[in-house]
Amino acid sequence: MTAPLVEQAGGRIDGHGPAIRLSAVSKIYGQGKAGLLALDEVSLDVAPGEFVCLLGASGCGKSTLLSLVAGLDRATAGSIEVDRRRVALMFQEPALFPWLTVSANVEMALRAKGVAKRERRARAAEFLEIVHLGDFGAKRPHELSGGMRQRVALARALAQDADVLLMDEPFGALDAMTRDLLHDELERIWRERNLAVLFVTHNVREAVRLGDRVVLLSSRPGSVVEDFPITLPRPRRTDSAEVARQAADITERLKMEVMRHGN
Ligand SMILES: Nc1ncnc2c1ncn2[C@@H]1O[C@H](COP(=O)(O)OP(=O)(O)OP(=O)(O)O)[C@@H](O)[C@H]1O
Repeated sequence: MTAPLVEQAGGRIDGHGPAIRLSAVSKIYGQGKAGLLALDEVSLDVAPGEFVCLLGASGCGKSTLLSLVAGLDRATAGSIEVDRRRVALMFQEPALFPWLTVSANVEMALRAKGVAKRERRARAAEFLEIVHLGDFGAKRPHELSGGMRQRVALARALAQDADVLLMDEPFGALDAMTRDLLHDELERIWRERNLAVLFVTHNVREAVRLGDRVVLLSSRPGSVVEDFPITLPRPRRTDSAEVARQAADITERLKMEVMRHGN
């Protein structure tokens, strides 16, 4: 039995506490006997400037958790504290407007933030510089590679003036080399801008490469089973022995969890 929804705040976080706080968050899809318990009393804090990776078996509720934090859906019980004015989202598909130029795609985010028209072009160019796409503002998305399109999505997320970045397998569709490059860029931008990142992935090495912590969710219904601090020095390499060792430990724990549920 889950507790009633106490509060789902959009503005209580004031810069002194965690950037994201989930307290006993549960989510049931549907109602009555047909209801599906997707998340079961998940509690999780992400500090300002902290990079937290979320791992778990397929269907354990990782995307559900991100969508609740983003405010795209409501929790059934528990409370979520995050300043949603400062949250940006990135998905596996960059979801760019194909008929707009790269620059105009980024300018859309600035427009939504109320930036005056005359300033938008220059500001978009600055964000494209940050993701190393300064020369591509006039291109259309279809003229770019998959990795470049994800960089545009990252520039757009940054243009939202976010200090909380929610990422749902953002590099899952990219080849290993492009992914490595984007890991480096994301890490640089995360540090420079002191972002709090909640990053969903299926890739254990990617989680160890990037995370300050790797949080393992149980199979459905998702609940936190283990929180692994990753203290390896940065920058890390996905193919390093240290990352491989730590990833192997986490994979063992993940396998136990999957087998326990017979998935
Ligand atoms: N809108 C919805 N309505 C009903 N059930 C849903 C809905 N969204 C997700 N679910 C169910 O909730 C559970 C958790 O789904 P979710 O997509 O959050 O898992 P996930 O861990 O992100 O999965 P994957 O790793 O495969 O992407 C799954 O059983 C899914 O079928």
